Amino acid sequence: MPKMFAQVILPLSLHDAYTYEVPLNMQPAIQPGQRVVVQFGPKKFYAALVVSVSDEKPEGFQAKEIVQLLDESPVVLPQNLGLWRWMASYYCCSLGDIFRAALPPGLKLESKSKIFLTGNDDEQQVSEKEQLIINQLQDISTVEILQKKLGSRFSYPALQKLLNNNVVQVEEKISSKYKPKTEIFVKLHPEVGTEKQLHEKITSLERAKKQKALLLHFSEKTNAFGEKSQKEISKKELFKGTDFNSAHLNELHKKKILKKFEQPVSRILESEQKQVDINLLNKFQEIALAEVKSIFSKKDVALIHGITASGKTEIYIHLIDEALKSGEQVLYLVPEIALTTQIVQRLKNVFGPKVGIYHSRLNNQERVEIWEKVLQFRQNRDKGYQVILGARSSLFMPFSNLGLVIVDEEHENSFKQFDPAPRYNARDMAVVLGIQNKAKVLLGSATPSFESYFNAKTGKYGLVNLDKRHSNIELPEVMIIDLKRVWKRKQMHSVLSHELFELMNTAISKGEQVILFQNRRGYSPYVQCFNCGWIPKCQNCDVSLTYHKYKKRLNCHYCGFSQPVSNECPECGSPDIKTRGFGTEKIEDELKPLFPGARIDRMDLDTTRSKNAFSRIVHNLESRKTDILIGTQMVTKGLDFEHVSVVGILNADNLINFPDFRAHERAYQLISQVSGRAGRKHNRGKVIVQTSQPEHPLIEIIRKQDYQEAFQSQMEERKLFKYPPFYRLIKLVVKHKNPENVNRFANQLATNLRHNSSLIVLGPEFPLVSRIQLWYQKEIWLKVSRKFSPGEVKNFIINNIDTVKHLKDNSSCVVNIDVDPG
Ligand SMILES: Nc1ncnc2c1ncn2[C@@H]1O[C@H](COP(=O)(O)OP(=O)(O)OP(=O)(O)O)[C@@H](O)[C@H]1O
Ligand SMILES: [Zn+2]
Repeated sequence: MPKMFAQVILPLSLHDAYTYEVPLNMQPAIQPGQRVVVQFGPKKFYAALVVSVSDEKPEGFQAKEIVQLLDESPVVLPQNLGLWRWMASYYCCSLGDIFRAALPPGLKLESKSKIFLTGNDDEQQVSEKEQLIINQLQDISTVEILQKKLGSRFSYPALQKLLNNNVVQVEEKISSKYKPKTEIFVKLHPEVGTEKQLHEKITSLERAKKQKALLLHFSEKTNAFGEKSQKEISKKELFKGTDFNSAHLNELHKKKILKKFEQPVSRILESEQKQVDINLLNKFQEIALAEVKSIFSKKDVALIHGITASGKTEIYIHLIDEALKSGEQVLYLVPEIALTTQIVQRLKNVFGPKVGIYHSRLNNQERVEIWEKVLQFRQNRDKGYQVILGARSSLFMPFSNLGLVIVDEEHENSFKQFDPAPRYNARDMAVVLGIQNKAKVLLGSATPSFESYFNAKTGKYGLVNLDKRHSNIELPEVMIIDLKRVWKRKQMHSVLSHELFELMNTAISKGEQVILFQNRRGYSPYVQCFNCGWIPKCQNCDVSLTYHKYKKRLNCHYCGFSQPVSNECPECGSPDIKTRGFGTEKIEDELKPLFPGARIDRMDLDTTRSKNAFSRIVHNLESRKTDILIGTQMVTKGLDFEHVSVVGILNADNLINFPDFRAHERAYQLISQVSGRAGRKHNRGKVIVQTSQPEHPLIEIIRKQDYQEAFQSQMEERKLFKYPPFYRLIKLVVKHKNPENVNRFANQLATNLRHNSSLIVLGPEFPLVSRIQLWYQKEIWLKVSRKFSPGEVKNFIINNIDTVKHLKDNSSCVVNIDVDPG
């Protein structure tokens, strides 16, 4: 047989593809899209992805052999790779960067991956090779160590099988801290598989009365061998209203009659879903839907500009329904996990088990499972997922027949990944994905991003307007409160102007709810010595530390550094150290005495770290267990609550004054969005915007809620100053631990880039925060004409960076490239 070679992508940032030789025994089975284990460097092993196979021998080097084939069939489809290539070119990164972002951690084994037993091994049939691995894994280990211990008896496919069956788990860096919320469940032990065996066990318990009673109670509750028997029951439910306790259950567990096990609670919600009919559209929604469809007959992309609570989601649901009926798959992207909890409910109500949900808070096992169910759709339309609702990484799901892509709240900044590479915007990539797959793309927002709106205005996308709320209620009334005036008259109640305070009181007394928005989490933005002015700063970054009262610590929001609060100033020794400014945590504290009896909740990064925290907070507001919700921008994103009547924006100043060309766009979007949470179903809502600059032109636009004016005024400025959408922005960040190196490198790079007269080069300059995690950084901004293709731009930039890297002492500088920075 002739030799065969495979081009593979490794999860590394270096180059795009590497060539390995395919051993004879793998030749019949190997296909693009499968993963293989390859050796890279003297000792390291990785799961790599095959992109192509050929008999062309690589020139100039001896290709190593592939070690093992991991998958029986492809886990990534050829049509999925088009997006990878496009992204690598547009965002100036390597295919390896995309590989790392695209696959769930459970499909990304490498030598250094930490693995451990989950404890779910007692019921599974395992092969001899799998058993060998289990025997070695009594402690956390790495793939590398396992391989060393087992030598040639080690098998990657066996390890993968154990991962798939959740006997073994890979530790993830990001989510390992957030242990998913689980509950204890009880089922019959697998050895009690028949009714007869159950009877025998019951008889065997003659002397243990309480255990016997518990077993009988269990059998009755779950209808153990009857019709519609329920296999498992939560311990909580089992014990409800009884006097059984854990000791009884533990005994039965030990005797292998009942089996206790833990599982995430969210999974169970799934089986409780009832399916309901799709809502009929109102006449405005009907017209909008017809317009979308008419656009889709001519164009690939449509933008719905529909005010808050106009019912955009209902229109999406109708489109999804049609796509499903014609056998197509649908991707529904949302910017925030908080949103998935509400929308998944609405989708599951109508589409039931066809809907899968995918985001980074799911554990490894769940993510791989969902990945496989999307793949499965290709073979078995009834079993696989046809709709995926998820955050940005669901772009990479292995769709085989994508027909529709929806990007909800398309203006949202969180569609952009900042770090690490690929620094992509999922909204823009959704458009590329759609076009590549001949699927239609629908973007929707009450406050479209100015880029998308520009594309719609200039005819690149179709535009649909929807300007009536479903309930026919007017948009909330927006009142501007001049903080300077209120301060002068001493009419503040903590952070609330008198007007806001009164509105809140009235609302709460009527059983209505209030949302307060503050864009700072923590207790106080900083603490300060009132004697000498000293402010504690992070030792790794040049930012002040944020005070978190609950933990009594000062935290860095950039690197996570944390230290206790000192009682006296290290500079002057004064004990007069006080907090300055307001974060969400402090506001919560200060509101408690102002609204005695009111139930106050908070939604920010700190209160939503655990997996189910979002749904709990959202659910409590939905079921009116919360009167006041305080939150950061998380509360602004498309949440739908029936009884919120008042929204307060505690301080609009820092939104408006943020030094960024997008500040006005963002401030407008944020304030309209959070205002849009009020008065959605019953009566017109009220919004209070507190600011010390009431005369600012943007404030007037916000008061009138005039999107067109906000858009127009910004377009003029952006055209004049060559900003997007007229020019493409690229940010280069040069980093090094030594500021001199950063300066030298950045100056050299900027000088070289300036040789190209068709580029506008700004900087280098230190950004607002010029040191993060001990690394100094300097930025160079490029304004690039749309005439240049992304490929040309990538080559030009990368060549220039390479040239400067080769100069003396420069090789250890790192340069991040951020195309269309957020
Ligand atoms: N045709 C309809 N039939 C029944 N209920 C509807 C209909 N249209 C909208 N609603 C209800 O009105 C509320 C607002 O709709 P939805 O959440 O879809 O608005 P939206 O346009 O997505 O708003 P936002 O931009 O603020 O997220 C929801 O509770 C929804 O169930
Ligand atoms: Zn820091």
